[in-house]
Amino acid sequence: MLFLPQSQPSHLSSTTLAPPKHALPASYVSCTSHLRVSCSRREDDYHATLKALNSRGRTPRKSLGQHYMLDSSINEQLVGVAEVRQGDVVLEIGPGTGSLTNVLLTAGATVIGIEKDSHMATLVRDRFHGNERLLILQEDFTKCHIRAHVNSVLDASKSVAKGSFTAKVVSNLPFNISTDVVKQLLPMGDIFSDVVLLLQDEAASRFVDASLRTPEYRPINVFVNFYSVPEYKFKVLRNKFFPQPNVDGAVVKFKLKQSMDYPPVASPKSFFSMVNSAFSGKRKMLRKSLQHICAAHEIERALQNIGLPITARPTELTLDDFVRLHNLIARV
Ligand SMILES: C[S@@+](CC[C@H](N)C(=O)[O-])C[C@H]1O[C@@H](n2cnc3c(N)ncnc32)[C@H](O)[C@@H]1O
Repeated sequence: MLFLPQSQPSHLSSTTLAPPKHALPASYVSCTSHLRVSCSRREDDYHATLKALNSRGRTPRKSLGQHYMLDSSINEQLVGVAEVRQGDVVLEIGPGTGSLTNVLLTAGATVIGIEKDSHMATLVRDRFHGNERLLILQEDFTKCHIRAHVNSVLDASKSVAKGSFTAKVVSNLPFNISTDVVKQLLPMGDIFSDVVLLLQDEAASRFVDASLRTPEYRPINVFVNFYSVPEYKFKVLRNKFFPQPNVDGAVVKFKLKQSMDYPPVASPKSFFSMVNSAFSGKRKMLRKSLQHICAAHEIERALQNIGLPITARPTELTLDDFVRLHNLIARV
C-alpha cells in the first residue's frame, strides 16, 4: 500500500518568500497560490521520513531507478557545479522526494521537474505546496516535449525580467535512462548552457574518459565531444543513496556548445550516420565498414590525407579525424 504524506512534515522548517521574479506562464498550474517552501539545507530530514514511510510498505521501484539521495551536501555540490544563480531556469529530471529540488529552489532557481512516477510527482508537489517557482510535470522524460516546456518558462522569464536567459539541467538521474538523456539534451545548446548529471560512475567515465584504441571508445564519445565539453567532477559513493545501488555514482558537467561552435560538417545527421556505420559490425577496418558510402580506394586516400594508416579502425579516430574523413568522403 502506498503511504504518502499529504503535506510537508512538521519538522521541516518553512520560510515565506518574496513573490518570485519569474512567475511561470499562466498555462501552467503551479502548486498553489501560497508562498511557502521548505528550506532545509542541512541533512534532508524528509528522507528520514520517506524511509520510515517506505519501511511501512512503499518500496522504491527498481525499474524507475529510484535511488534517493540521502546526503544534502551532495545536492549542494551538484548545484554548485552547475553554478545555479538566482533567476536561472533549471530542468530537473526525476525530482523524486524533492531533496535536490529543495536546494535548487533555495538557490533562487525556477525549477521544471519531470517525474514519471505519479506517486512521487504528488509527493513533491505536496512538499513544495505553494512555491510558484516550481512546475512539476508528471511525464516520462524520454517521451516528453522538453523544448516546448522549457521555452515556455524561458519566455515567461524574459517577459518579466527583460533579460536573455539560458537554462540549465541538474539531475540525479535514474541510471537506466542516462544514454537517452545525454542523446536528447546535448544537442540543445540553444536553450541549455550546462547539463550537470549524477550518473553511474562507470557510465560517467565512459562518457568522459573513453580512450582511443580501446573497446570502450564508441560513437557516443564522438557525439558527446561534438556537442559538448564534458568534465568528470566527483565520485558519489553508493552508501549515499537509499536504497543503496550496487554501483557508485559520479557527477559529470557537460558544457554545451552553441551550433556555431560545432565541428564544421555539412550535416550532423549524415556525419553521425557515417560514425555509426564506421563502428558497426565487428570493428572492421574503415575501408570495409564504410564501403556503402564510397569505394575502398577513396577511403584509403582520405585516411592517408588525414595522416592515418589505410588499415585504420574506428577506435583510432578522434572527433577531429572523423570530421575530416566525413568532409573528404561523404556525399551529403
Ligand atoms: C535516482 S532517483 C532521484 C530522485 C531525487 N532526485 C533524489 O536525488 O533523491 C530518480 C527519479 O527519477 C524518476 N524517473 C525514473 N524514470 C524517469 C523518466 N523516464 N522520466 C522522468 N522521471 C523518471 C524516478 O521515479 C525517481 O524519482
